[in-house]
Amino acid sequence: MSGTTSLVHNLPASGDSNHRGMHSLKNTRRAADNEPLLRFREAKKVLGDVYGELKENVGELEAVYKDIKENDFVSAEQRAEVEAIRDSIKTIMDTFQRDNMKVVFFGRTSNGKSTTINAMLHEKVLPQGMGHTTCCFLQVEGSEEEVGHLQLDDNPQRIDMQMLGKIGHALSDENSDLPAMGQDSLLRVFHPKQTNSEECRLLQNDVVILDSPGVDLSPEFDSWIDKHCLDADVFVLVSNAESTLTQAEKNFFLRVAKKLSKPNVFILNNRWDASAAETENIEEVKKQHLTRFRHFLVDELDVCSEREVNDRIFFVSSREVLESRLKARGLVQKAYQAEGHGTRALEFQNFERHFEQCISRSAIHTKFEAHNRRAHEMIGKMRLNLNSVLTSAADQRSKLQNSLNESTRVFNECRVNFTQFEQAYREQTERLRAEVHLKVSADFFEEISRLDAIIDRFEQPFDGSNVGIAQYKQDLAVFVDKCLSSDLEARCTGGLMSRIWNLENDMFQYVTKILSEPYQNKLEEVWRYRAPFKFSICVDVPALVNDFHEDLEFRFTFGLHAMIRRIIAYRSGQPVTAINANLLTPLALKQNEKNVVRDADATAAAEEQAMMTQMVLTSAAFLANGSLGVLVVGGIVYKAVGWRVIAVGGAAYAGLYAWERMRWNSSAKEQHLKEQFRSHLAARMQQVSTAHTHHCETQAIREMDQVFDGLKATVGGVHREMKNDLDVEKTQIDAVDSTIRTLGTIKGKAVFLLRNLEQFASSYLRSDSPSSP
Ligand SMILES: Nc1nc2c(ncn2[C@@H]2O[C@H](COP(=O)(O)OP(=O)(O)OP(=O)(O)O)[C@@H](O)[C@H]2O)c(=O)[nH]1
Repeated sequence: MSGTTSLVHNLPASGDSNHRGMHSLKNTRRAADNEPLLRFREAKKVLGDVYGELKENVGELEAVYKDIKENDFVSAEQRAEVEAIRDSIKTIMDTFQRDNMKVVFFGRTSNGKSTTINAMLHEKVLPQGMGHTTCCFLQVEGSEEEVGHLQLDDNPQRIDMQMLGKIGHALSDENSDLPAMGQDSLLRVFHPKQTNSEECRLLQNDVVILDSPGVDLSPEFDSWIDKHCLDADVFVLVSNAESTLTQAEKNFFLRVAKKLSKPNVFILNNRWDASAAETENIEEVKKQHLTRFRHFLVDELDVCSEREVNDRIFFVSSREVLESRLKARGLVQKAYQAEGHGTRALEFQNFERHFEQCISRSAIHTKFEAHNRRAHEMIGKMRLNLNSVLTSAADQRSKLQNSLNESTRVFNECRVNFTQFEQAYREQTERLRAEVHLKVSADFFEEISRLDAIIDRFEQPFDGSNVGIAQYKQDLAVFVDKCLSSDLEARCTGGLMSRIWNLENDMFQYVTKILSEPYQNKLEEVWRYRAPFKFSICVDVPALVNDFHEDLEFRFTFGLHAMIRRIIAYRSGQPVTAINANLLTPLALKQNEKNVVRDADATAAAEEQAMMTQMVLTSAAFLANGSLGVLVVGGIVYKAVGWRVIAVGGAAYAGLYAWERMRWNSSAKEQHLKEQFRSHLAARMQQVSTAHTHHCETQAIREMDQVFDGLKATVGGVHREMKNDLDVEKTQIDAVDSTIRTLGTIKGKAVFLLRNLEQFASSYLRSDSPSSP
């Protein structure tokens, strides 16, 4: 016995994990098999741990469901079901703590019920004595505290243990002033468990003992049974061996048997010490009792079989056992013992052994079978719930994955398409550049050829003075510049605008196509407010004619000066009007001081002109001064062509001179000026035509680049958005994956719990489990 207490204490705390509980319980299994009461605690602990794990598991599931967004793949019903399971577990765990083994003692008054209980507790806990002593139901249960106390059933107020004699004792003089208690009322006696004392093991192992008033006193069995007996595991009928079963006692058990199916009933033939005085017929008396009790248990109550009944009827003397146990503890000096007390003591111990086996097995079955079944049901529900959520989560995941795949495909396609578009764009712009080059240069040269007509349109009175000519030239330059610029703008823009617009439109259409539906609007916004392209052309005629020097003096076409000018113009690639009138003085330097850049060119040009002039004049002087040479040349020519040809040539030369000189008036000067101006400008324009064309190409390319950059920026923004969307989708998939993993873990735990429940059932609930007799 001494090992029992230590084993009870060695049981793991109820908060330990189930596996540890199982493990440690395996260690105590052998001891527990011999200690039926310990087995109840062990079963309670194991099942309690399973419930604890189940509670944790359901809590985890609830937390997972809470983290999942509303209306996602967990329905409101599924959430509500998990909450309901959680509440059920809490309720069961609360009742679980109160689960115990309950034995109810019945019998006529003074048969020794209280004495038997005290004997089993090894202590005089309940009042006992001659006559009617127990006036209400007294329930003895273990208390963790060192000092015991009393409590009325419906009142949590603690009452001093000393009052037990007054409240529970029917004969007490002092309970007349206490609140009137009906016979079916309950007084709970919380007796210290005395965990260091092995005698108190009934209370230490959650056995609750209920003492009742004598059945002969009250006919209100139904209310007794309803109030106090429905959760009883074992009934002990304490009978008086000196008499036989009364009808009242029988009636009570018949009612119990009606209300509870197959109650466990023990019959104690108490006061068997009286048989010590009866030496004769004692065996017959015993036989008679046995026959009647057997008949009552097997036939009338039908609560046990013929085989079992021998372990249900005992002939004992509770008084002897109590007193011997009190003496053993040193609480009394002398114990009452009649002859044959040893046999009765053994019989009492035999009763206790069978009682303990019976109450433990019965309590485990009645209390824990239902809990086990309920846990099974709840795990089943939870698994169904979880499986359906897992299926929905898997569907959701596959939807998200498909969507991600599609989005990734669209994204990659968009990127590839845009790269291709960029290449195509580069090719197109090169083509456009060539087209612009062709068109603009053609237009420019055409415009040069139309310079005549433009200049002819300039109708301003011509003033032949120096100031008048300067003003005339300036106005003419401004006029021509205006006409040229607007003509060229109109020609170039008109010819290329539709081409550029079509190209831009194609670009827009293409990019619109490579973007998916929701992003197309963004492009629309960029495109909508785009102004149409227009070439901005500035010929800047005033600058081109800056070095224009009109030559309005009469100059014979075949005169030496004119010839030199033409030669210089030809040699230097300058318009003849850019050659200074005074060939030996580089005036251009002085006239154009503002324009520093042009000064450098002008200096070089003027110096070259001066050098060329010097060279030609030197040659002419050499010819003129060298009379010998002239004579030689004249002689050769005279010899070769004759004097008539020389005379005709001289006459023609003089005629031409006279004709030109006659036509030299103001109108001729204006025409001459315009012609010189045109010729100068045409030459200059040809020089700048490449720069001009290049400028227009740059404009067109810049326009295209602007459109392209706008599209690129928009598509870049769209790509960023798409990438963000992909990231969001990936995060969602990760979240669903994590939820699926967690749900999988919870499901695994649930399966593990089911296995524990099966193990529990096979260990404790099956008829062939070790505790079963
Ligand atoms: N000789 C003898 N006397 C006993 C035995 N058991 C109990 N008594 C005595 O019987 C008297 C009544 O015992 P209780 O234990 O109070 O009887 P009870 O059935 O509890 O009576 P109520 O409380 O009135 O219902 C006491 O004086 C006991 O000492 C026994 O086995 N032998």
